[in-house]
Amino acid sequence: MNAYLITGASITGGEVADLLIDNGEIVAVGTGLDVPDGAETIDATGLVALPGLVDLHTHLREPGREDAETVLTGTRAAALGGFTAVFAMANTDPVADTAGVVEQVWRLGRESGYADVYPIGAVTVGRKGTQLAELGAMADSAARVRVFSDDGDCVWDAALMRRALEYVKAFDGTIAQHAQEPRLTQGAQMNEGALSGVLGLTGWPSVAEEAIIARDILLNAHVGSKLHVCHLSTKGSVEIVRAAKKRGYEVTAEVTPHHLLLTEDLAASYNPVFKVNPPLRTKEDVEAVREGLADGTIDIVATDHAPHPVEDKDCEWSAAAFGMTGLETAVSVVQHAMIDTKLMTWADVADRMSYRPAVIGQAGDHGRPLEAGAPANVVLVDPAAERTVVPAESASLSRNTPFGGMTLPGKVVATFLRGTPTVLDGALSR
Ligand SMILES: NC(=O)N[C@@H](CC(=O)O)C(=O)O
Ligand SMILES: [Zn+2]
Ligand SMILES: [Zn+2]
Repeated sequence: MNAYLITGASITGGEVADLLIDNGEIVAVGTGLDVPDGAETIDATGLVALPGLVDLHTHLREPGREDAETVLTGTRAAALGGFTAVFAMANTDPVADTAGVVEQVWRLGRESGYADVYPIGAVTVGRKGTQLAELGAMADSAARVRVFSDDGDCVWDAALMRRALEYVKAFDGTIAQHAQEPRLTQGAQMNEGALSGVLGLTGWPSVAEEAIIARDILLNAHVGSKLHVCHLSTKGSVEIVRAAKKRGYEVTAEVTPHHLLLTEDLAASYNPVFKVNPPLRTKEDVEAVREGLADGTIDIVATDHAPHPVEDKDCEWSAAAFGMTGLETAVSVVQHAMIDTKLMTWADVADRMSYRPAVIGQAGDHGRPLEAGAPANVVLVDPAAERTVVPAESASLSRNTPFGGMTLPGKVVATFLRGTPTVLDGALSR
């Protein structure tokens, strides 16, 4: 394995130093380092070095929809986005609701070599919301599942949600909830408000998200387990989580890059690339989720990378699938929405996109500060670069990025997974 000397990088946005990587580990951080013969030097002047990013919410689509994404293509997109670990959602076909399926996804991840893949197990059999899946068997499997979610659908039955929260306590698991009260969102197509009325699209009201979040926080307080809220999107949700944390309730929450930047008016284009669950909300909501992420109410950024093939998006709005890709643009969108606006620093980005998601997901050796002795999961970002997003250039098999044509700041220059470069000079290294 090659040694790499990364020179002159700003470590997590702070001091400028060199980083020596050898044998899969960070050997030293500092200046005037003792460099082994044959080490390759990477000039990182002007670049920010961050711990490898961890995405707690990715859809890899394998098994079942390999036309949209595979573990290999999805982890390539992840590496290009600066991620060294991704959590793969369970809404595959077959659903990841057994030890067999989660082990298959886990093994495919090991074979990909581009990022570590942590399978998420379904909460209920077939994600149908009626009967608990074999959570214990998935936890005990080689995939060692610790996060469970019916994402794509809400575990709406309060009794079942309670039992799931109770069950995972035995192995310190977490239930990640897609907060959407189905009775309030039947046929919903976009955010409910004045605009949905004008456009004639059925509305998805904020209360459908907020009611489930409030209910689940209370349920979780009652049983003393671990609850994580997926893709929180409204001002009211931020206020509920903020108030809950203040009162000592255990809950963690995520926001997606798209909800940090985009608003519902994009639906006026009727371009299904902007159709997503939960829907794009208002400017007020965007401001609130930014504030919530900055003050720590929202713990992490997670992409909810949701690839869909052309035929599921190239149709009229109401027939199109919900979801947008996000792995390759996440850092740029976060820089644009949070750093260039001075709401957060790069150290905060390391916290929200690496340290904290690794803790919530129990992702072993990921999310460790860039220090001697840590595994060499490192990403180099050029904050001064600009890039125009070209959907056709995506490493993902799907093209449904909502950022196509946008010019965004920041570029991932290199990604190292346990000392091996997965990305160099902004391109896949192999
Ligand atoms: N976010 C989406 O709009 N879609 C996701 C499911 C989900 O995250 O709820 C998908 O699997 O396509
Ligand atoms: Zn979801
Ligand atoms: Zn999702």
